[in-house]
Amino acid sequence: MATPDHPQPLPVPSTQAGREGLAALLAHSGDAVVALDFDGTLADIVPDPEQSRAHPGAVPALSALAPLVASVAVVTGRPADVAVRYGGFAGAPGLDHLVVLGHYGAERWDAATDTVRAPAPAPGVEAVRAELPGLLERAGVEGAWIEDKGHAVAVHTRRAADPQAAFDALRGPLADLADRHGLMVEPGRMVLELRPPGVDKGVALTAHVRGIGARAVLYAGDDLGDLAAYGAVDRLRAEGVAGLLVCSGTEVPELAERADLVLPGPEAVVGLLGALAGHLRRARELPAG
Ligand SMILES: O=P(O)(O)OC[C@H]1O[C@H](O[C@H]2O[C@H](CO)[C@@H](O)[C@H](O)[C@H]2O)[C@H](O)[C@@H](O)[C@@H]1O
Repeated sequence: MATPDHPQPLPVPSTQAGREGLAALLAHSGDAVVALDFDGTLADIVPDPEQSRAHPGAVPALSALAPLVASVAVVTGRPADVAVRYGGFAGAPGLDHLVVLGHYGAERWDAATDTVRAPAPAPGVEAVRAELPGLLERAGVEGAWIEDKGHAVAVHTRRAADPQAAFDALRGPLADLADRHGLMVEPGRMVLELRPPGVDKGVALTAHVRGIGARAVLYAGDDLGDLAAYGAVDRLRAEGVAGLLVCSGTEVPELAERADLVLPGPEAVVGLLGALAGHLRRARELPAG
């Protein structure tokens, strides 16, 4: 059992860059950013996106870690206020400087002010919202479900009889629809999202890490939308910022293959956060020398 004197052991990354990233994070924690995706990383995947909630250990682990690093950020495709609500982040002790970068970085929520900074709505979203029900009816895909995200619209196929077949059947028509209205399609785990282009998790993470002047960054994700953040960490490494890429689960091989550390899912991600907090706290309490 983990105790303050004997924290949970840290997993060993499978790559040299990842081992260096973890070592730098531990050595320079006061200059480190820990950034995590929400669905599939801090929250288990569930059939109904409205029922998604952070793993019960997520807020306690984040609260323990946040005071020991420069910044903890959640980088998500969700609207920022939805991630804050489903995560239970507002007012959590220790999370008074948490940042949630929502809509792939187009929005930003700051715990310090409990406010969201959001862009003006993209005109194409309104047109897509109006045309989508007719398109789904004509496509004859049973079980596809529309999630209206305000600044974007997502079509989920997880609850269709054959989720992958429904996803494949809708991909082309949704790409055409997005194209006609100046939007892009963001594919994910049984979801096709039509959203404004111009920002992604990589752009958002890079700006956050540079804004803080961090020397190390850990990024954890589970889905295709996290590839941009992985690319950003690769580029930051080339600039001298140490990086650790964590993948939650193996459902998306494109991500798992690029990770330095693959964990089975949100429970293990929360375990990693708790273990990091335990090791950092213990290092601070030990006498120097
Ligand atoms: O960037 P994320 O925080 O991972 O958000 C990406 C999308 O997550 C949500 O969908 C996913 O989770 C659902 C709930 O577990 C699941 O039912 C769905 O199949 C997954 O794709 C969310 O609904 C989307 O809006 C996000 O873009």
